[in-house]
Amino acid sequence: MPNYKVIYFGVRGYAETIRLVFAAAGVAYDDNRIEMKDWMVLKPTMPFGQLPVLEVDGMKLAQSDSICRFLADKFGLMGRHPIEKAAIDACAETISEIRVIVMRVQTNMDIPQDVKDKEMKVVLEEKVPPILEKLEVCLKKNKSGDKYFYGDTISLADIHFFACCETVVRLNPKAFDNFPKLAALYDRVKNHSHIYKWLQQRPDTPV
Ligand SMILES: N[C@@H](CCC(=O)N[C@@H](CS)C(=O)NCC(=O)O)C(=O)O
Repeated sequence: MPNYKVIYFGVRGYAETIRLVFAAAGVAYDDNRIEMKDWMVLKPTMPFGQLPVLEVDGMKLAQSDSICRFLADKFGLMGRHPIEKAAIDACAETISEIRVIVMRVQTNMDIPQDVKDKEMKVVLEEKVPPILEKLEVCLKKNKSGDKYFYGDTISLADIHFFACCETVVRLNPKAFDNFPKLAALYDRVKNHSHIYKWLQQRPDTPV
């Protein structure tokens, strides 16, 4: 087994799906959380000057979605056939759209908090639901039942959904009120034995 190291800040942000993929697969890795004060020294040593980065036996890989696909493929969380893999990938990309719109507001340091709160309300009440709607339909269409997005076992799509919706649910506990299948999926992933274990031992990572 290679030596894996995930390098990121002490937040969930773009790295939590990666950490959850390791958790689901039960594969050990070094969860390297760096301090902001050390970042400017490290930045030039990273492939595209950003985090997260995954080190595999010292080789640095960048871009969170690409890292997730690489790991999910290796750990059997990317379906059984190329077509299933493509469908899981497309679903994960759609889920990333939620993360993008939420994080865009969350990380905007140029606006006062009250403006930020208003923008987040718009995101949560107007922009996230149409994406959830599409995902609920996707879940219902699964020929193997509506337990997971594709097939009858957990995949990257399900894990990414949980990771990207953690913030949404914290900020809006009613987020899944109109999406019962997604609500059930969220709990199913949360209670997956390996993921549950990770959530219990995870360092306090509020955002
Ligand atoms: N598309 C990239 C985005 C990564 C990104 O925006 N990283 C931010 C932290 S969330 C970063 O490294 N910021 C520090 C910097 O750019 O100097 C990915 O998905 O990995």
